Amino acid sequence: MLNAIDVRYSFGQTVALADASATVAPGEKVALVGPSGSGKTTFLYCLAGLLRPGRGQVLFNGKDLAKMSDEERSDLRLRSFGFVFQFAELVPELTIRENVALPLDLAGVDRAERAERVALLLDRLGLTSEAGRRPAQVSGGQAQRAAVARAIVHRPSVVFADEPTGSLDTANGEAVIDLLFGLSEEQGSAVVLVTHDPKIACRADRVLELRDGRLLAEVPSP
Ligand SMILES: Nc1ncnc2c1ncn2[C@@H]1O[C@H](COP(=O)(O)OP(=O)(O)OP(=O)(O)O)[C@@H](O)[C@H]1O
Repeated sequence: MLNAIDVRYSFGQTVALADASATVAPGEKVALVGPSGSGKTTFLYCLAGLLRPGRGQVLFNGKDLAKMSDEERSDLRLRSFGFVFQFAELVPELTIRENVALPLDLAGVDRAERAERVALLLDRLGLTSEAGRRPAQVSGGQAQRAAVARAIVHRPSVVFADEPTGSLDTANGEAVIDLLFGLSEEQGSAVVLVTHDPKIACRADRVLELRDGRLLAEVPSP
């Protein structure tokens, strides 16, 4: 489904990613690991079409992201991709419910279906009583659970997650990963996740390790 071929990305003179090739199959959970500065976020952003590789290609269902028009690429990000970042990055002016509904709003899903899907998901995430609050009025763990809900509510083909537990304690981090992996499995969404946590990496189907911008041989899953 997602296919990176010899992807290279530089920030000025710094080669952040060199000749990285990898595939992500539908429904697969792939962890990107490696030391700080090894290129994990750069690779994730190239795979998601948020950065345009200087060399190489990223194909989504056979189509080169770089050859799509801006409109096609934003449509893809809107409908087929979901994103979770280290800090929930919810819209501060919107309530938790409105934040979670945002991808459905933007995709033009009708109001009744939108309300039903959001309510079900918030219930599942234990956020029903926080639904009317703004992000500043909930805990970090609750905000991050809402961010997971927002990343997955539109049933994307792939969820890209950049250190989604990096700002949380162990218990909240585990809850967020349980939800992210559990919901993705149910929906058949693939997950590409950057993490420093070996316990989380172990739960992925595949682990890709980066060093100095290069992918090492794949680590077999236990
Ligand atoms: N905006 C930027 N401008 C210049 N250099 C950058 C920028 N972003 C990243 N880099 C450099 O690119 C390289 C890869 O960075 P990247 O953020 O992809 O690493 P990472 O493995 O995700 O690191 P971390 O685990 O610390 O988040 C590093 O050398 C970094 O300093």
